Amino acid sequence: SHSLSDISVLCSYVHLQKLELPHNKIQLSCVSHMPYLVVLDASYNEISNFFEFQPPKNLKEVNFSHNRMTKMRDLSAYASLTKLVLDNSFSEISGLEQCCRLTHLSLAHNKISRISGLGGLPLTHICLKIEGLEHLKSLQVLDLSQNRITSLSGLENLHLLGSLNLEKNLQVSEIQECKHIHDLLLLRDLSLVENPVQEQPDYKLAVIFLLQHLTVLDQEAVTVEEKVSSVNMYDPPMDVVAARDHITHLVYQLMQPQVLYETLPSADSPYPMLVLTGPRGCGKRELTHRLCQEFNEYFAYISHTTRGPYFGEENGLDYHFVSEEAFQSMIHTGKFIQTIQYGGHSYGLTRDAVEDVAREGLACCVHMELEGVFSLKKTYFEPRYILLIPTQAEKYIGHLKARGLYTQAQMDAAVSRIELYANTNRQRPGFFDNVIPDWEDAYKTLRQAVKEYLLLEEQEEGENNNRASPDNTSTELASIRRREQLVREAIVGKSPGVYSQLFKSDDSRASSALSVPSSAGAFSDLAADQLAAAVSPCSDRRPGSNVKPILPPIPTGR
Ligand SMILES: Nc1ncnc2c1ncn2[C@@H]1O[C@H](COP(=O)(O)OP(=O)(O)OP(=O)(O)O)[C@@H](O)[C@H]1O
Repeated sequence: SHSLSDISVLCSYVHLQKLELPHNKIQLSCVSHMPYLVVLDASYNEISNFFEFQPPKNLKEVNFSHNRMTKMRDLSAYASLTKLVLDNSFSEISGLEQCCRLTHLSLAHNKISRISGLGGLPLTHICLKIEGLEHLKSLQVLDLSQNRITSLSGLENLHLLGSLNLEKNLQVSEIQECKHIHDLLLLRDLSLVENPVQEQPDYKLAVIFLLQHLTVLDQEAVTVEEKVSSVNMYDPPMDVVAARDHITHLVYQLMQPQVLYETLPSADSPYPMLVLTGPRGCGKRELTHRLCQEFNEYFAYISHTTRGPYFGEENGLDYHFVSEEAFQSMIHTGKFIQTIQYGGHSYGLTRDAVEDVAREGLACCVHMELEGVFSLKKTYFEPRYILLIPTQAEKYIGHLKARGLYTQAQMDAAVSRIELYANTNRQRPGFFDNVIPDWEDAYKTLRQAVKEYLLLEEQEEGENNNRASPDNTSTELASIRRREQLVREAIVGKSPGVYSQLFKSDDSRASSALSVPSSAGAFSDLAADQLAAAVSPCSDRRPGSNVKPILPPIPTGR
């Protein structure tokens, strides 16, 4: 950096192997006298003639960046080159065909419109414009900074690419461009600094989400928190969706004047519910209604929706059909326990609707999508969850078509969610209390499971019930009878405290989700003394009697 212009004195240094003269104003004719030169750095000079010296036999690395070169020439005589930095004003790249050892080529800051003759080179690092790169399959580092790149198309097949520099292109403006490099699984380092795309809302999280293997973005390490936030923003897991739904309704509810519900129990005295879940159109709606009709002394159903009624559906019977505005206003006034958006409509279960059913001395029976189940599991309700899952895709699709209610997209969406349900069942033992595959005979199986829940089998079969086996001693039989009687009283006796025992979760439930219906014994597992306490006149289990606040008390001084 001494603004040298005459270096002819070096002509006598014939054994020089390394010449570094950046930031001067030199010409390079003296290099012709250096046959052993290996490294030449002549960057930031004002050289306009390109490789106009006798080729040193072993010249490997040449840096000509930031000179005044505009035109390439044939470099066959420089076949030993391995690294060549040509960040200049070239518009066309050619003449490198014979540089068969060239692995690093930098062509940033150029105005290149055409590249030819690179196909046969062993390049692993390159910096240039995108066109013509498709065949450079061994590229690992690509520096395309300060060009005029508008699209990343053309990079799709560079599967070994680990680093991509697109700084200061001023043209890349769409996050969607990242889809062209989405499949480059080795890409770890991407720089889009000073591109308009950085102005897009949530740019960083969006890019991190699209390119989840990135470790460095715009020269900054991608943190674990950013990775988690990006997934939570663009593809939140069910747990996160449910937690958000739950928080929303809890906060809105807490903002309202608090209502002491007459019958709904509290956090330590959960209210019984039966929830049928499964992908859309698996028949859970019809099954729910059939159950509520047959077991009308036990169950009632009610949910809200913003979708219009199907043919034959009645307001207040099939759903409470409400407008989107009314639904939103109900959310904001803390009415809901849980809600979901599904197929462009909103669905939700309100506290008042459950309270209405509870006041009748009945248990709620609802059907819902998996998101609803996750959300409900965050509340203090403790339903029995029954999963209805189609096992044969063709049959299921045929069934959806036969309904005539759904568009192709809706059917595809429903089919694609079968796996979601199956996975949840596989990966979370005990998440569902029963699993009923397919809908043929589903009602029979469901009815059987519900009867077992309600102990109706015993009522019908009298002495022959399977729990009171001939082997039981008279004391055991008396105990079983007493417990069963207590449960029956609890169900029909409008005694909400007892609801806490009915359907109460216990460890035995965990195993049943793994197999097709097997909930026999759910009631028999209840401890007699628990039940006795629940219905005993002197045990004060009425709602509100020992209600604990949902949130812990705020310590003094805060
Ligand atoms: N409160 C709720 N929370 C979560 N999901 C719900 C709720 N109410 C209804 N759903 C579910 O929303 C989906 C769409 O309901 P809709 O009544 O439009 O369904 P459908 O097309 O008749 O299908 P299905 O026969 O499975 O109910 C169904 O899977 C239904 O179970």
